[in-house]
Amino acid sequence: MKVAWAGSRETLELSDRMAKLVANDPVFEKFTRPMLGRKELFKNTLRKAAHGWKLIVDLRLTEEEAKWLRLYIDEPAYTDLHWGMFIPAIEGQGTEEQKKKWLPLAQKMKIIGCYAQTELGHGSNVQGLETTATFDPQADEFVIHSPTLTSSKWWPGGLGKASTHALVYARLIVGGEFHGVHGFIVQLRSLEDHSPLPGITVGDIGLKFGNGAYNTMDNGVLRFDHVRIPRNQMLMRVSQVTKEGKYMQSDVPRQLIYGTMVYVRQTIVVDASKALSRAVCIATRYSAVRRQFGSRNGGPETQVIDYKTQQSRLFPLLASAYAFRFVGEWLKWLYMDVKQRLEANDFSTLPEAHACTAGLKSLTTTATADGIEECRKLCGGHGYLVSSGLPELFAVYIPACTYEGDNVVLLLQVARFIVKTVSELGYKQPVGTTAYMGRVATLMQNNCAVRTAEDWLNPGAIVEAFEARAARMAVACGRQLAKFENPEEGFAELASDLVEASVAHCQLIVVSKFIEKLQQDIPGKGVKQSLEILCYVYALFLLHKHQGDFLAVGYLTPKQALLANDQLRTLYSKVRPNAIALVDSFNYTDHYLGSILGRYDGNVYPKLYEAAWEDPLNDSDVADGFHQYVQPILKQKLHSAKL
Ligand SMILES: CCCCC/C=C/C(=O)SCCNC(=O)CCNC(=O)[C@H](O)C(C)(C)COP(=O)(O)OP(=O)(O)OC[C@H]1O[C@@H](n2cnc3c(N)ncnc32)[C@H](O)[C@@H]1OP(=O)(O)O
Ligand SMILES: Cc1cc2nc3c(=O)[nH]c(=O)nc-3n(C[C@H](O)[C@H](O)[C@H](O)COP(=O)(O)OP(=O)(O)OC[C@H]3O[C@@H](n4cnc5c(N)ncnc54)[C@H](O)[C@@H]3O)c2cc1C
Repeated sequence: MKVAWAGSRETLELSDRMAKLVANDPVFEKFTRPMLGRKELFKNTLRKAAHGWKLIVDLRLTEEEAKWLRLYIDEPAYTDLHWGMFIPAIEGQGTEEQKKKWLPLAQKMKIIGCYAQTELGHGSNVQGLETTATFDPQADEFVIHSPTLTSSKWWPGGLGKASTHALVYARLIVGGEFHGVHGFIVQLRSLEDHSPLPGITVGDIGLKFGNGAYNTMDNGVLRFDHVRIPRNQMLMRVSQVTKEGKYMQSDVPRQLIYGTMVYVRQTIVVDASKALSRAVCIATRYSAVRRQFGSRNGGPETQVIDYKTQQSRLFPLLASAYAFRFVGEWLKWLYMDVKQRLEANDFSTLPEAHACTAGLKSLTTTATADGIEECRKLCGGHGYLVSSGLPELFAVYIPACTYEGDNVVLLLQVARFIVKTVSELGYKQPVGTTAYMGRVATLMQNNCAVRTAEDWLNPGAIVEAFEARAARMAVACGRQLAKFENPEEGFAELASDLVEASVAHCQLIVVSKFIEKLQQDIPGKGVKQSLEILCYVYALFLLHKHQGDFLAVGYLTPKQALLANDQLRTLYSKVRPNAIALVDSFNYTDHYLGSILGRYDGNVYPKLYEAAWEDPLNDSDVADGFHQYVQPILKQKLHSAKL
């Protein structure tokens, strides 16, 4: 199962080597992180990033090894944005000449870059950005300017203190005409002493949610006062500005300017499976250690993992972690395919890639953020201790629902894609993830054939149920929209229904990709069978949770919905014997998990007890401040009769 989870034996071995390298290096210790003040915390992150880079250089790690190393260091840092957005943006939007100039500098870390798109006043509405880049043909330069307070760049990670350069998104003005938002490479700080260059005001935006957590990152604010950059620092793969001041659009669609977001959203889906599996690993191991009630004849109490309520909350999350892992794998393939096509000037699959990355980013991050919090509750009181690892994991993870596109805004993008597909059904055969809509007549007509709980153990029955629900919800939205004279007004009015239809479509993708995965050759005794059980758990859990949809569109009867739930209970019993093995298969070191509750050896209570004494409050028996603030109260003489 470890191989199935990792994707291949090679990846398992490579990631395992990197995990151990980090776990055995004292520089990467993270237990004390939540107790550090902001400055200390940030400096410590810089130290870890520098040590990580030294290892990459000294050990001549490959790009793949370096990625795993950074993952296991497990501390948000400026390097995430440098490698994760700045470099990919230049790769995707730069000309060959620009790539030749900037990529080697960035890859050798001679410069540090961030991705400065969002502003104080606008994040989701990229077309609404206010920063301007005005071309000055005399000087052959762009003048980058922040005309209003709300145009201040706000949020970019790595900007606040670390970056020397930024990829700045600004409205292009050539000859007094606006040409939409484009990307520009702008140097922010001196390469000698790191001080801000003339015309640049830059700093950190302040503390964020949670102790430690994402506060290791220097999310920044940035203003430009008529800062000049050479013309060749506008990324010019999509459109160009000539020396003479002519704006030219190439054959490449202008949406490619958003390409970096498509790339990062795809990586976020894979990361969702990592974050959720970490939380699930902690909650599952601890649920096997923790005992409450049910002692008979003085014997041990019941392991809480044996309670059906615990199983019905925990096992769907375990199944979701696997489901997201496999849909992430597929999405990576889809992205690579689109990338190759784009390089060959085939843009036909870009809308589908945009819809899939947007929708799956939204679906998986929402479920993961909710899932981590559920895992905290599954661990009872001890889950609230920072040493459980769950509070910090939650605090670091939840902005994923917002960054790289607010999750609702992204689902509305999926809705536009679905509505367009439905409206074209008469004359255009849908392909890819919307191919099922080509069978809309059948899906609208056929109802569920399930008669017994066992009938639900059938991939065909499950896929058809999810297809029928998604198709019927999409068609219902299409019919409602048709009643509006102005389509945009209709879209705004029906936005909530459209979001629900998008969720149905995205859930269908995850379920289908899990089922497709099971059609592949999966080696290892019992591995495929265990994955089949998890796949049914994932699908039937969703069906149970959203049974209102399935009933409302008239595909299921209440009896069939009840049978699905009966089957789900049986499946939980089948997951139980392998639950620990299924989380051990994630192959996480104790260092990466960072959780006393999730320790591999299960030695939870002695270690919790030990850790309590390491809290700074326990440095002395009598707390600092006692004599000043508590003792006077204890010693006071009160005269009031009442008191
Ligand atoms: C390493 C991880 C750390 C993460 C750190 C975080 C980093 C960040 O957060 S960076 C900032 C991320 N910001 C966002 O994600 C902003 C979200 N907003 C958008 O992506 C877009 O503006 C939009 C999707 C909301 C669209 O805005 P809208 O104004 O409605 O549409 P446009 O006129 O701009 O475009 C219409 C047209 O383009 C298609 N389209 C939109 N986005 C993409 C895309 N990424 N790729 C391909 N195509 C795209 C859209 O579907 C429309 O198509 P048609 O309907 O065919 O016209
Ligand atoms: C930790 C973190 C790191 C970040 N890193 C970066 C970075 O490196 N670089 C960068 O450029 N940016 C970064 N961002 C910014 C991030 O990309 C934006 O915050 C994000 O895109 C959301 O935009 P917003 O803040 O404008 O939200 P808003 O759009 O203001 O959202 C507020 C509310 O309005 C709703 N809403 C907005 N538009 C619509 C609509 N059309 N229909 C219905 N509802 C709507 C949303 O659903 C939400 O509920 C980061 C943000 C965070 C939190």
